Amino acid sequence: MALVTIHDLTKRYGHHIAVDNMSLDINKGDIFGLLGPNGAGKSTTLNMLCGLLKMDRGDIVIDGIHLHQNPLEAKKRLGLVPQEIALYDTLTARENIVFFGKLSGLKGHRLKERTNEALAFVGLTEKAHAFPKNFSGGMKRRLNIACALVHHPKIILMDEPTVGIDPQSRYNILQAIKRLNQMGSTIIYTSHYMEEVENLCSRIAIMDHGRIIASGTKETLKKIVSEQEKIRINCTNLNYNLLSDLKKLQGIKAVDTHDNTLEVVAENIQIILQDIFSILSQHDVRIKETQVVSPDLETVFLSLTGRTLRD
Ligand SMILES: Nc1ncnc2c1ncn2[C@@H]1O[C@H](COP(=O)(O)OP(=O)(O)OP(=O)(O)O)[C@@H](O)[C@H]1O
Repeated sequence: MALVTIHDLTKRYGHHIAVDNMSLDINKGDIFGLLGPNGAGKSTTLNMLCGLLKMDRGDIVIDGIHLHQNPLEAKKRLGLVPQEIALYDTLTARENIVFFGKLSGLKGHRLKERTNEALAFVGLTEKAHAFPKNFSGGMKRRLNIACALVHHPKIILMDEPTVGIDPQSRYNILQAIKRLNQMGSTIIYTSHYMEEVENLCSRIAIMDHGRIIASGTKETLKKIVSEQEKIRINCTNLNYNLLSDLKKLQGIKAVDTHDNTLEVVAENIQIILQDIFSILSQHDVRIKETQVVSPDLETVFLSLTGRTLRD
């Protein structure tokens, strides 16, 4: 049985539909990745899951409890690491964790024990009495994670927890997530970093314009594009007419650009490679580097939407 069930979830901001009739099951023990570009609706979904934002329609069931029927009981099972760091600068690291622990109903000896444990888990024991305003971005993020897990929630929601931090902190956070999962927590993790989701998550849902466009294990998702290949061409002088000419080639599944890179997905790239190069030459494009890439989640997204995740 699923630990979290989302059924027909919908959220509008005025006329804009941010989450559109979304249904998902998340199983106990999953590190579940919600992957999508900026604006896909990931944060809106997480905020509705933890009751911070009211849904317009749908149902969320957490560990057998309907969120709208018994929000307090449902929320006890959740810990949220929000996208924006949420800490009190006037409280020390320890006091911040204690504050969030109390909000979750912890007190006395248990609160003290859990606070020490949370500090140790994120490697901040030495900084317990320091103020977060003096912390690096990565340390603040780790402290935010400690605040979210002090009450030992069954489910931890993480909204892009590695955005804007240095590689070492990023590595530490990803390792901490794996350890949390091994210790029994189910994780729901949003990101627009394809590699991160591919390496970390046991199951993935790809989101675009508020809808789930594909979901499953990374192996299942890659099967969608198993007959396809992607070529990445680093070049100069990319232009709109070039893209539209490439899209007319038979066998082309998707074409997109970012920075000075052109990405083309096709059924059998070897057969149409010559045609691609000749179109590039007609448009005076100078090729610097060409690489055939095996299908990844980016290819899946590109193939399903015609756009790259970076859009
Ligand atoms: N408070 C709001 N008022 C109006 N529109 C909003 C509001 N919050 C989000 N949106 C819009 O809803 C859509 C989904 O936003 P959301 O933040 O959920 O996306 P996201 O996938 O989390 O993207 P990001 O990675 O940029 O946070 C976007 O088009 C966004 O502009």
